[in-house]
Amino acid sequence: MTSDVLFRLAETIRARRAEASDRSYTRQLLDGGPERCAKKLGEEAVETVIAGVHQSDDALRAEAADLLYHLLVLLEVRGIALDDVFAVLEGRTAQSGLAEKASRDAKGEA
Ligand SMILES: N=c1c2ncn([C@@H]3O[C@H](COP(=O)(O)OP(=O)(O)OP(=O)(O)O)[C@@H](O)[C@H]3O)c2ncn1[C@@H]1O[C@H](COP(=O)(O)O)[C@@H](O)[C@H]1O
Repeated sequence: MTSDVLFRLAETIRARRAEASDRSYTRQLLDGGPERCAKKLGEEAVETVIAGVHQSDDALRAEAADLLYHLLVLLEVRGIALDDVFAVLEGRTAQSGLAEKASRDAKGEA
């Protein structure tokens, strides 16, 4: 169910490209380009961090949902398929988090 919801939401977000901007918040975000979408994602990330430390479980769930929505909007505006992100995650499952970190450090990645 979990990734199914994400894929359906990603499809809805893509379909909103054809929607009138006065009827769709998603379309308004997409019209703002990567900068606007990334700014909203950053705001939602901060709100999620605050909820994670200081707020209730329900608040954290709600902020996490906002964060996922805004991540999907940013991926859409950049033309990156959710499938490709899952493929990156899937590729990491063969190694431990520490091994994955070591390979990034060796490549000089963040
Ligand atoms: N899942 C979401 C979703 N999660 C969060 N949000 C919106 O993200 C915003 C969260 O940002 P804030 O808390 O800063 O709220 P805000 O002050 O209203 O936002 P801004 O005016 O600053 O942009 C809110 O406006 C939420 O309504 C979402 N908006 C839409 N969706 C999904 O996207 C679909 C398409 O939405 P529309 O494009 O509006 O039809 C909907 O059916 C939903 O399924």
